[in-house]
Amino acid sequence: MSGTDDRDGRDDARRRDDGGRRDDHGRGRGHGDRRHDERREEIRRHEGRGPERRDERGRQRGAARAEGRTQRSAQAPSQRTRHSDPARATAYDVLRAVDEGDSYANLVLPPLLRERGIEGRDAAFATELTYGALRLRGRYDAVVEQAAGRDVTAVDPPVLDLLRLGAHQLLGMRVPAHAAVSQTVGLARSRVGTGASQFVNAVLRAISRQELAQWLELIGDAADPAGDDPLARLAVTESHPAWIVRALREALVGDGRPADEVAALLAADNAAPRVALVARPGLVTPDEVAEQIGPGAAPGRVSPYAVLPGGGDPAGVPAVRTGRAGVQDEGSQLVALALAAAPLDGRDERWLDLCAGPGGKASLLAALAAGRGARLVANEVQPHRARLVEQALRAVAGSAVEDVRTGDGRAFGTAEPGAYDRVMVDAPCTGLGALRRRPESRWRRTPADLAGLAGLQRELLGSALRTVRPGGVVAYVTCSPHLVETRLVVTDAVRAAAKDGLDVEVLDARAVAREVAAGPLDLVGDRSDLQLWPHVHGTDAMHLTLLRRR
Ligand SMILES: C[S@@+](CC[C@H](N)C(=O)[O-])C[C@H]1O[C@@H](n2cnc3c(N)ncnc32)[C@H](O)[C@@H]1O
Repeated sequence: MSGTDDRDGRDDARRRDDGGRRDDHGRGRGHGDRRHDERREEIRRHEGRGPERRDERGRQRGAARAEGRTQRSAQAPSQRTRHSDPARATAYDVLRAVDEGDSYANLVLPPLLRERGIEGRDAAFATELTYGALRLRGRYDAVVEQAAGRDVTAVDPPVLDLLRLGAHQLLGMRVPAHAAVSQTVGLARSRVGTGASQFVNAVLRAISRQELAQWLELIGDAADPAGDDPLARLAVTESHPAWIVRALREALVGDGRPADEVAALLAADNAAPRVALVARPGLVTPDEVAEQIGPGAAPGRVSPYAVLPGGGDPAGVPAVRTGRAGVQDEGSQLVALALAAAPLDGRDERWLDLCAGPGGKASLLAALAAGRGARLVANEVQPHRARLVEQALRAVAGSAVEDVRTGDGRAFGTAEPGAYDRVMVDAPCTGLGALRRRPESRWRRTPADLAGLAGLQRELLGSALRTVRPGGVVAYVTCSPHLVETRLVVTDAVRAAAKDGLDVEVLDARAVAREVAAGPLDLVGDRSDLQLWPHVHGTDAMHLTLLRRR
């Protein structure tokens, strides 16, 4: 169950609120709302403390208090919240790991929850808090700037993370204001010291005075004062870097969709993705998986092998534990199914997954290959990811898996020319189509990443076009809709192949996808490549081009 709906938020907050009533926040309630200029003054004072002003226990002390200028809390220090609840503390620790250690939240959070024994609703609360604060960082930073009256670059990173967590509780999770503020201030006090916690208190109280809609108008107007730059407004209100907003809009238009769909796409990136399972064909049926899950399970909308569990921990499903089923986005399932269904001329025995780690598509391909008496070679450049491929393939019949290799996919074209009938190139990419899944990635990626990745993508696709035999099929797949990584790479690689004497035709990937999909696919225009979209299909924004050697 999620901690995001109204009831959960309230219950959660009530359970956590015990210590909060004794916090600094209580002082504010007793005196009514402070006036705007008083709040600004309070913020100014609290933020102006330098690191040299620390008390004997090493905690930051405010200049104001050190100089006896500030009001004292009505509560004795011993009565204020110094400890914080484990869910919020864990969210904070993950945000710090993401900021300081370049860590990935989805890798850091689950083990931390396990280690700290945080389960059920508390785990759901911590997860929503962590991922929401990371995804909506751009929005909340703009809110903090308005509320604090200064640039976020002037705020210490740990303090800023606390403000993002508080802002998400207030504006994104409907946690009651008193709980959101007091618990975040308690966390601040224990992690960054009393002085900074007073700044956190003042800014969060300011944020709590307005609704999300009002804040969105305010930060939108600040980003687009003349009212003539809707993309700048969207970038800040929907919390995406401006270059990504532009690229996504171009990709939508390139796919024949209206430019103004970008707002819905950005909003979809900000929502937690729906978990989908794949029932690997020949190993388990979708009905069997649904039965193991129980009430709440539903069939997929895009892939005929998909089951939507509708809650719960997928790792607990017996078929997932044994590898007969797995967690896999429906778009990923569909592109693998399309490669297996693409029309080829002649033999259909030897398949290759050139970039297989961690093995999601490889295990679906291998299961399909097993049903036809074909065999799969799965290749991955990173040894630890190649081990994950082996693990993902554990349930598939050994006869369907020829080999799991660790190597550079770019070598296949020269090492094994014309050796495969079907080749999957699920290329390393910016992941701009899976931003909802990787909450911090939009802030890490830069336009400079594109050049290096596109070069690698061209080489991998070039290698695939050589290692597939004439008459065989290559699927070029990215989980990015960026035109530089999709259409331009395909155009360049096909042109380069032609220069080397390879004759390559583009197949109608949409027609193949329509044949294998679970239901009608909402596609517009008449392009032959397939682009899925989170706001339309509920999948990651997967791209698929199907190419056949003549
Ligand atoms: C998008 S992921 C593949 C996801 C995988 N197909 C799945 O469905 O689970 C791209 C993979 O390509 C791998 N990779 C990067 N450069 C490579 C190269 N030169 N040769 C082979 N694999 C490479 C990355 O390590 C990464 O595991």
